[in-house]
Amino acid sequence: MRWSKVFNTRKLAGSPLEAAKKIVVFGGGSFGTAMGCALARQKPDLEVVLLVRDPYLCKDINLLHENTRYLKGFKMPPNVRATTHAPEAIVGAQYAVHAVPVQSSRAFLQGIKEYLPSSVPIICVSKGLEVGSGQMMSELIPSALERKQPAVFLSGPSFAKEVMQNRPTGVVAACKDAKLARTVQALFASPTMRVNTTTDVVGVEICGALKNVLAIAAGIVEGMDLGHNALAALIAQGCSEIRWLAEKLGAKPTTMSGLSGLGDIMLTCYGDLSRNRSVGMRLGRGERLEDIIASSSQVAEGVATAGVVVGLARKYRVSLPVLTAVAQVLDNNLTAREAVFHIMNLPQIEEA
Ligand SMILES: NC(=O)C1=CN([C@@H]2O[C@H](COP(=O)(O)OP(=O)(O)OC[C@H]3O[C@@H](n4cnc5c(N)ncnc54)[C@H](O)[C@@H]3O)[C@@H](O)[C@H]2O)C=CC1
Ligand SMILES: O=C(CO)COP(=O)(O)O
Repeated sequence: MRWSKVFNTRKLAGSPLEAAKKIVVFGGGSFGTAMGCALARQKPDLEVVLLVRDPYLCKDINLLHENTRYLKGFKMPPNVRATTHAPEAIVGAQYAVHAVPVQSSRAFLQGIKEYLPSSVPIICVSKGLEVGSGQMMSELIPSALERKQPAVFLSGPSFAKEVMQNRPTGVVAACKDAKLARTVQALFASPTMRVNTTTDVVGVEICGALKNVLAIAAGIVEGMDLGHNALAALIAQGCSEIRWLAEKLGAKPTTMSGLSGLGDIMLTCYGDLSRNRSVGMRLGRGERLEDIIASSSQVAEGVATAGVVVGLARKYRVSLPVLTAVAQVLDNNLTAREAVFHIMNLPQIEEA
């Protein structure tokens, strides 16, 4: 029995986890912490170092073994520690997990590039598009570091809290270099974490970025209490829009129906733990975006990505009514109610 119709016959020469001694995690937020702990649980003598900004949080992690700001109440394995000092965090690390929000990633990477050897693979878990450049993380990383750096993009339906609780989770590791993707697969794979591989970096990245925008739309429909029919129709339309744009960018159809596509769309659009969905729900109930952002301590990447999608729709001449309506609601150009009315009254279509 296997999960795929293809056999993965290529084996790695050694075990990357056995060979690894130290892994640095950029960003001690909820997902960086959860993925760092997932690695640390696998190998008690692996050193996992979270590079954080806040000295108080750093102290809590080291003294209490708990991320008191982002994952309160969860004990971290003893082999996870934190530091605010980049050179000390990075020195000797064989891999770097990048979990800094997309809009802060360029400045962050520019700040640490002198300490990060160009041979250390970055395993990027951040999902979104950079405002201004419109870049995906696979473009932003070499652009910020001003050099080539091996990088793998790990995405899929994976709420930080459930990873922290060691609940079964499936993700996909995307890299043009199939061997490096398999290395990351072997690093994270465990009895509670399945990791597929793919070389479709663009597909995985665009699905991961756009599902956040769609989750805001799903939240708006929930917040307005429009019903199950409306929610299902909206998500199906959103899936088509993501497919239309992803196809233009050269993504593979298998990616869209896989973990980073449909899998993450379902999780984020229906799951109560989604920050993007919860931003949408509050907008749908009539709250102002400024108030929602001011009262949340965690990033909802879809808010910034929505504006970038409008530019992409224009650039690739593809009509994305649901995804671009989210940007208009966020920009206060449309109320949620007007957006729904507008979308429902677009011309009737033949499915494509
Ligand atoms: N939380 C989740 O369930 C998942 C999150 N992701 C993605 O992971 C990325 C990070 O998300 P979370 O950890 O959830 O965010 P978070 O809001 O919980 O934490 C963000 C972390 O980044 C740090 N940070 C922000 N700006 C920084 C800067 N300029 N320099 C250094 N550190 C900075 C913050 O201090 C914080 O520690 C996002 O792109 C998100 O979409 C992906 C899968 C699941
Ligand atoms: O990407 C995620 C789960 O895969 C997390 O989604 P939110 O950022 O909306 O919480």
